[in-house]
Amino acid sequence: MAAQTEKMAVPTDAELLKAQADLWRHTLCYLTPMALRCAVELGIPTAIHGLGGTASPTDLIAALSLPPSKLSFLGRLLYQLATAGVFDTTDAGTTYRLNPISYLLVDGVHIDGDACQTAIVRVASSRYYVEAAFGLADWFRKDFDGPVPSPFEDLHGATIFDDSMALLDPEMDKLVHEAKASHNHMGIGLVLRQCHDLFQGLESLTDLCGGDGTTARAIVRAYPQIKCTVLDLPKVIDKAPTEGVVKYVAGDIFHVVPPAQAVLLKSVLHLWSDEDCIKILAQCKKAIPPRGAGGKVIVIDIVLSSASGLMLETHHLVDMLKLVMTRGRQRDEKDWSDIFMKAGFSEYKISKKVGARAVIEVYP
Ligand SMILES: C[S@@+](CC[C@H](N)C(=O)[O-])C[C@H]1O[C@@H](n2cnc3c(N)ncnc32)[C@H](O)[C@@H]1O
Repeated sequence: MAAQTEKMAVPTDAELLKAQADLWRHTLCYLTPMALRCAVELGIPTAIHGLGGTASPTDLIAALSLPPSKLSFLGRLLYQLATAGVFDTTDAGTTYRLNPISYLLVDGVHIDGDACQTAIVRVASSRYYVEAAFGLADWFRKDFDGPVPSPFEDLHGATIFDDSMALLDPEMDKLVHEAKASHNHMGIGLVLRQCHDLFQGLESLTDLCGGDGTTARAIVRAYPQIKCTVLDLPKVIDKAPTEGVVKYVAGDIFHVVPPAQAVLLKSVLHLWSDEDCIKILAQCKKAIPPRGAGGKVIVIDIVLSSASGLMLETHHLVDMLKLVMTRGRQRDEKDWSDIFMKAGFSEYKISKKVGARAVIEVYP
């Protein structure tokens, strides 16, 4: 039976006024990342840190050698960022203080190593990313023969992390890898502190798409008995440190998964389509022993719908980023369950939520 269509009643004046203000906010909120990018490019968080953690716009004009004529403009930029939660402010904009968000934007900030996240801000607000999102409507209208490229791939003819990215713009490719490394770095220390049982008793582990080995080295520092192998693309492994603690293997996840008791897929599967994830997971299953011998795959990724409020908004913004940039996606629990079962696994458990991400243990 056809659903009954209910005509929406004309909004009340109060609703219209609120809707208009909400629409302004939704339309203009792209200016927040632009203001954030400006703050990073000017080095504002680092300057506030250098000034003892609190600074006035006048202090910053002097510290950053900006023209004094920009004082009131800088005050407005800082106030907007404080309103968005990036800085704390006192006395209605007289001074600005670093908070946990802006602390992560201080050059050289050290939390278990270099924790600075400015590369992520620069990449996500870069012209390449913004232009790809700008053409979304054109992309939706376009029909493609065969696999659908992401809006980024369609517009720029390059795939993120692929060699084509370096051909498009070597500086941008370098920045993407820096952003990935800072993302990688921030994740594992927290996982190690929050999930005590996850790596307990493991003898060997393969970190698939493990980049330059930051995660693997942190795991071995915490659990020296684990023999860790990192697999990534040759161009990434070629630049990995040769410290002798971790074994590095260059290869393609679709063809090789170095055998180990457990395989880690941290922030990897969201880059790939369901079909590709099933292929990758099936390769992982071949590389691990049965569950009785401790075999498992550890997936660290977002589980959609597992959050509310601002975290839910974050989850869906990250999903939009995946839509614009990659052929991958974020998944809800049912999506995860489907790909695990199709790849031949028998059971999984969501062991812990660590910030925006969840730790999922998947058993053969
Ligand atoms: C989003 S990063 C994830 C890195 C890391 N696991 C982390 O937690 O941040 C994706 C990684 O996958 C690697 N990669 C992409 N395609 C690959 C492939 N076909 N085979 C192996 N590694 C690949 C990239 O070089 C990059 O290091």
